[in-house]
Amino acid sequence: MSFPDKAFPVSWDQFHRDARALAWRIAGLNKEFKGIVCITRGGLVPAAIICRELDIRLIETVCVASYHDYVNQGDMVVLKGVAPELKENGGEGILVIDDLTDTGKTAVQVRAMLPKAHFACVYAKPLGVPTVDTFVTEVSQDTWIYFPWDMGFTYQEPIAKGPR
Ligand SMILES: O=P(O)(O)OC[C@H]1O[C@H](OP(=O)(O)OP(=O)(O)O)[C@H](O)[C@@H]1O
Ligand code: HPA
Ligand SMILES: [Mg+2]
Repeated sequence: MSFPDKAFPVSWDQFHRDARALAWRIAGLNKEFKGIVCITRGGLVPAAIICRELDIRLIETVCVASYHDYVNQGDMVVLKGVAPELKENGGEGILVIDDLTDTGKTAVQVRAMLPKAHFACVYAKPLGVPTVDTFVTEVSQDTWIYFPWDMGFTYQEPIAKGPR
């Protein structure tokens, strides 16, 4: 896969607002969630915001590492699964949080562990949309999302100068 043409940079402020918007959507489901499972590492940040908004205090991680050469996703390895008590009844009543779903591979892998959990992420690309239950903003497949924790300030070429 070639590097996506378009860039979608997200500031901390925007990420906080979008994660809050996700919390509002989840609250609107009127479902009682007994705990959150966040998909590390990207899911840790929205999970911190969402657990505060929804007053959820049982937080678990599922640690998945995909070996990337930046955009190309290699094999996925589960470094840490989910505690057995959260897997009861297929993860019913569990909210799974990630920052985004792109190809959907990560969500599919975690869904196999928690088939009845509710999957939510802040951003989604079209291939990933069917793999999650709730998200806030869809961006095109040829867009790369730049998260604030990966960023520093650099000079930006004018759009008119063409793709990076
Ligand atoms: O839908 P997919 O194509 O599977 O991609 C989405 C996943 O990719 C990113 O995680 P990454 O594997 O880069 O690791 P990180 O969360 O540790 O940064 C992102 O945080 C999602 O978890
Ligand atoms: O668009 C993206 N941005 C950051 N990390 C990612 N991992 C998969 N897709 C993306
Ligand atoms: Mg991730």
